Amino acid sequence: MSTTAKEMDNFDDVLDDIVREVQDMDVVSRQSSSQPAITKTSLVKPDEHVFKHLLGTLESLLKENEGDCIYTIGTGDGEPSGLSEEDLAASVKTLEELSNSCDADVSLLRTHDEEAGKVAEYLVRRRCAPDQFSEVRVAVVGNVDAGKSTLLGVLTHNVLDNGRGLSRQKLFRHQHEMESGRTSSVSYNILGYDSKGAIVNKPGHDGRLDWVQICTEASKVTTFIDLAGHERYLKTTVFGLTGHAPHYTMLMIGSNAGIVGMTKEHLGLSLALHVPLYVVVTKIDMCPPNVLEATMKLLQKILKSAGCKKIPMLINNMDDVVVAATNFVTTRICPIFQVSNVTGENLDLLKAFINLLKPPVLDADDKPAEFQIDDTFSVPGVGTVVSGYLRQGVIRLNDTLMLGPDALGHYQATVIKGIHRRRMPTTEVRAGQTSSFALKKVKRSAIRKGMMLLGKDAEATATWEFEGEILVLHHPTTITARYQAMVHCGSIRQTATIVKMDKEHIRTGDKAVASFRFIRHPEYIKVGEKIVFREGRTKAIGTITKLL
Ligand SMILES: Nc1nc2c(ncn2[C@@H]2O[C@H](COP(=O)(O)OP(=O)(O)OP(=O)(O)O)[C@@H](O)[C@H]2O)c(=O)[nH]1
Repeated sequence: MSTTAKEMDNFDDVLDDIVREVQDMDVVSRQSSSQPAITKTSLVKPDEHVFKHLLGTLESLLKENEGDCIYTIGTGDGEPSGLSEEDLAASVKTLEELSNSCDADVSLLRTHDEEAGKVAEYLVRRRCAPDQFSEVRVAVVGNVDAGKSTLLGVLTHNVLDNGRGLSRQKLFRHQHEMESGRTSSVSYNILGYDSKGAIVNKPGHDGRLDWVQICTEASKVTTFIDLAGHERYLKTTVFGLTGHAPHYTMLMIGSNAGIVGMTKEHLGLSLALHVPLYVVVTKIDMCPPNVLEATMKLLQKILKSAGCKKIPMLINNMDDVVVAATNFVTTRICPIFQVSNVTGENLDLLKAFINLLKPPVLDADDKPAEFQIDDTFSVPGVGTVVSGYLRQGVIRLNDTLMLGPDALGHYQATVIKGIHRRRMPTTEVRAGQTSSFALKKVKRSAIRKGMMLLGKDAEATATWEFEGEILVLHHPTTITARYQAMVHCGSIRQTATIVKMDKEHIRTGDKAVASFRFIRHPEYIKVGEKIVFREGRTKAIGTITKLL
């Protein structure tokens, strides 16, 4: 992330724009979430006709937002906002009745005073069948010791840390991680929220979490994909960001250490891959005020720089949480939390924010199924199991799908004989969800990461060579034709050679159009997909523009 003096000057140019955008945000959030109300008093004592109309609007709002929306009480077109305490209480009662009729629950997010009285915002969320929870995936990145594993332990186990690694102990999977305190592999942690916005994680006496219990009770499950912080494990981090299709990135920074090591690298990668980002600054309990201030200043400077073009937003209260969460996907805003895992300061704001994060609405259920495999397992008594991400379509139990491409570019038919979502058995997976499938009559050795399961209407292609536009983020010398490096694309991970380039050589910061050829087998790729090209410390990112 280059933050040269010249780029810094640009801040001032965009600053006005940023300030205006932030000021408008509050208004926009209220307008967009207040659509169903006809007037501000419609909910106070609605007759049958008005009630029906309100019900219809709430139904469609829930449908558009996949069962999860924010409803504002006390605003209406052309009237000064605000209701008396009495009218507000009556309106809330109506909202509860309306929500109940939609099989949803309400929970208060915030109230504030306006010109004519009180305005309140409520989260309305559908109750859902045990295996129908919605899914939000958050990639967790940051330098070693930023407190990633600790925060995840604290969030998912509802405990505080002692500053000496107590809460991260709950998460480690490998012996060497226990010993070194460093996360080496991608690990998953889940945090479930019910239809009232309450956390449903209930660790047992041994501290373990029962994922089936969480998924059964939750309406929304947030999966944190904990990516390793150490440079040695950058390959894992890249794979996590490209292969696990995260909806958001949570960048963690230890306030005392500041923006060090891999922080900028991780920030650059998530920006390059267009994953919306929020930042959690930890350890504020042990950080001298002047050091914290310096970290915050530098962080905001980097986020606003020409390379990032973000609008940093410090989250200090529930108002900020609601504004940030409702504007997060569509604007350039980057919420920043300052927390302590030891005292628990501001963790309530972070939990409330995570509760409001939504997966983007994909609307891709009716397309041919496209499932990308990111891992394979042999499960005793079950056979070969694959896990991955359903990019589009719907896959049901007993569906016949095409598995491939193999080394020759061929696909073979296989039948789905079992489905799990977050370890919970189910019968159907929809676009945007991750899951695992037990496959009929396929050997685990015949499957590699990056292979696809395709619906019968999908075009089962296999590509050896493709053209892409690339940007070199970092390279010690120059890249020329015949250069070889690892290409990451979704969960594909394979060495490719640059066959041709429109420039003789490129270095850090250069862009080029290059054609690549996989060296071992053809892959299923599509135009428009993002790639990361990596070899040691060399990194380039790009987009596939043509299949050759
Ligand atoms: N005082 C204080 N200590 C913290 C806080 N958060 C984490 N720690 C401590 O910081 C140390 C490092 O935390 P980890 O969670 O292991 O850091 P990490 O980012 O997961 O590191 P890797 O897994 O190696 O990438 C541990 O000893 C934690 O107890 C905090 O908010 N306050």
